[in-house]
Amino acid sequence: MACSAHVEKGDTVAVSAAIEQRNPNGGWAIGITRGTVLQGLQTDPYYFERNGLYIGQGTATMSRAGLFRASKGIAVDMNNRVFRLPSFYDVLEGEIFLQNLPSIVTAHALDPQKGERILDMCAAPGGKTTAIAILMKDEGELVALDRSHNKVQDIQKLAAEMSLTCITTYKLDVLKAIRQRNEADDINTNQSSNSLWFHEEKASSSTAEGFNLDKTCEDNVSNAIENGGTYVSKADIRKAKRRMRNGPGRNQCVGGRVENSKGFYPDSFDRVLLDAPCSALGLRPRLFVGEVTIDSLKKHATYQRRMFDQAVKLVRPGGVIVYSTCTINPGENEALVRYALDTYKFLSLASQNPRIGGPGLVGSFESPNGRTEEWLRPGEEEFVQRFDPSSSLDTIGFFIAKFSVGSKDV
Ligand SMILES: C[S@@+](CC[C@H](N)C(=O)[O-])C[C@H]1O[C@@H](n2cnc3c(N)ncnc32)[C@H](O)[C@@H]1O
Repeated sequence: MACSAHVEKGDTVAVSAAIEQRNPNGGWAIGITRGTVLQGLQTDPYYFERNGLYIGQGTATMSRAGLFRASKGIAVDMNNRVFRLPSFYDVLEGEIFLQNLPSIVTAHALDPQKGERILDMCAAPGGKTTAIAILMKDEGELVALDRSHNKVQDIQKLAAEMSLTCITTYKLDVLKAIRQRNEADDINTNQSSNSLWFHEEKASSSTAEGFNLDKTCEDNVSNAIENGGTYVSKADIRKAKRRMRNGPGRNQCVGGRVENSKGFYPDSFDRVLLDAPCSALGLRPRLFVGEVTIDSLKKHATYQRRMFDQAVKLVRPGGVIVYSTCTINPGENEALVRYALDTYKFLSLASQNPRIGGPGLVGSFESPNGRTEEWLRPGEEEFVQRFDPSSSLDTIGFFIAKFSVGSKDV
């Protein structure tokens, strides 16, 4: 962020977006300093592109000094925008949530169905979680995880704002997401998927204060089954438990309490979304960019593979995994798909609907240290969606792959 000297509250100011651009040494730099967009020389091929960074005029609502002191707030009330997009700030709160096109495509590619049990492994702030919940018609269970306590609260707030009740949030490091079955569990679960669910919930709500809702609910359900074998769906049980925990009409999210989870049993989700933390090289505009090195990119790729391994364990045979990133780095995208298909023979690429992005990259890449990174093989590229930020679609850079899960006995 930068601001010209002597700007005072009430001044009319010109606003420009700072976008990474090439510096004279051929590297990339943030093209703004002290309120001035760096235009460079007119002979520079990027000169006119930089002209377009002006986004409009507004009235400063704070002085320059105040602007750099404030940790949040509105600095400029825009009154003359180059882009005539209406502001959605505070408009129809809970009804509209703006998202990037590829994020919405990701939720659709997962193809969530009513009544299913779905896992969103890296869910905060909850953009895709809420899109998935809406596609499920808020029926079923959507487990949303993040390792950050505060970020889990962000998911809760968003879900509450949108009155979505099928979302259950937990703080969990997904690298530790597999819950080991112990003997007591085996006696109780009786191989039924309903029972399976009870025991995970029991684990995750063990921090809840007050009465033992798990016991009460479990009793109710087993009574219902014993007394005439009435079928009680998993969704009904979950709703009942949530109601007991929070009182009628209150979403778990409203209370803002973040529960830890002890993890989940293998094969216990119908669908899993892994919207992985990544190098975010597709994000534009990007004001502050940390250092990106070959090493840091490799670290992302390794981390993503470890997370993907967990996703494979948690999804049931016959289920679906969707993997997505907001980076254009093939090492985190096509190379992960190669790893997945080569490591888990029971996975296959599935077609996605809608299909808006372009094909993936086929081939391989030889790094300077002689290591070969394998990407897609011919025929696989049309199954994935690669969003190129420089294409006419004008989206952020993004990647989506969808896997069908076959029998794990193979
Ligand atoms: C790309 S963001 C997710 C965006 C989110 N899916 C959405 O659409 O709003 C990645 C998230 O992964 C979380 N994360 C990173 N490592 C994690 C881990 N080991 N376990 C759980 N969450 C993790 C980060 O805190 C971050 O919120």
